[in-house]
Amino acid sequence: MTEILKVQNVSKVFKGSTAVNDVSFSIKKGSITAILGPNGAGKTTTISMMLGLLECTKGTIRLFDKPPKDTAVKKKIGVMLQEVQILDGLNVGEVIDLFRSYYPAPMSKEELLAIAGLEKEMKKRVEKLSGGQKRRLGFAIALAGDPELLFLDEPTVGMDTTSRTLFWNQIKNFAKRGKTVIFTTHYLQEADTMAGRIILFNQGEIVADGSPEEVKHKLTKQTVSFIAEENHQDSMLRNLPGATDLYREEGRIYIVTENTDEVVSALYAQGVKLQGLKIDGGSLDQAFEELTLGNEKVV
Ligand SMILES: Nc1ncnc2c1ncn2[C@@H]1O[C@H](COP(=O)(O)OP(=O)(O)OP(=O)(O)O)[C@@H](O)[C@H]1O
Repeated sequence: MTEILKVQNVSKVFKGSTAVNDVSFSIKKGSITAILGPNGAGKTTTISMMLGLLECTKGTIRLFDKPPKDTAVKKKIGVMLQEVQILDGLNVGEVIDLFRSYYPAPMSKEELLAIAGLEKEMKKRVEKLSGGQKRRLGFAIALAGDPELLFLDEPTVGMDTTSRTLFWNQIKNFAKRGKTVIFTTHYLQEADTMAGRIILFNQGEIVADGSPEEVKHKLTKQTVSFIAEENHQDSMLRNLPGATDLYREEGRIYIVTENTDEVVSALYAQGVKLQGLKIDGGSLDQAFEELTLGNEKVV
């Protein structure tokens, strides 16, 4: 698949303090990527550099093989940033028309209103929209030029559950047309279900990069547990293939592992009676927690 965005050894230093430190990654056409990380991790700074809103202190960024500020690039990207100041005094339909007029092959007004779920608000003045409706108008503006690549910085903040579901369904439809999406979010569930790839930032560096499953695997402990019997030998269990640690809690034995299948097979092979067998994979929340507590570099 074609790589439409390349970030190579990029750093950003603000007055002696490093916000982004030697970050490299590429984005493939048609992919949905979530950029995650705690507050201050460097996500917005990285996106701002990708958009040409901030200069890199070091490194290079290429979108469609061109620098971010190239006019050809601007025609191919759509952006929904965290803070949207949308032209008060105009109504929703007028704002959409205005943004459509900037592009050579815009989406139709009707389509944009439908995608953003703003058909009923078409004649409403922008300053009278609710916070969630303003976000949805921001989404329509980002899509106005029918972009190849869409950047969304915490897009669903302020949206209610229904709007959020509608929003992500639209993103799925958009991606099905071969379009590329990069988004940041603090709602980890969104990243888990929507993104094919997660790039996890911490303290200005990429600390994990892979599918949601891979990131969870790398950062969280998985366990195989069963009801403890006195005659189970801890040392035998601890040395089973695949086991990395063992502990007992509330009458259960927990075997920590990176490969739950391997441990279960080994338990059967040893003839261990597996009463109340439970397998727990890590969650993205857990991964995030471990990351922010430990700050361990895993890539
Ligand atoms: N214009 C600026 N001048 C100085 N420091 C800045 C500037 N913009 C960002 N920073 C600093 O760079 C670091 C990374 O900030 P950034 O906004 O990229 O984080 P983030 O991951 O997007 O956080 P959040 O989840 O809170 O949006 C922070 O320490 C921040 O204080």
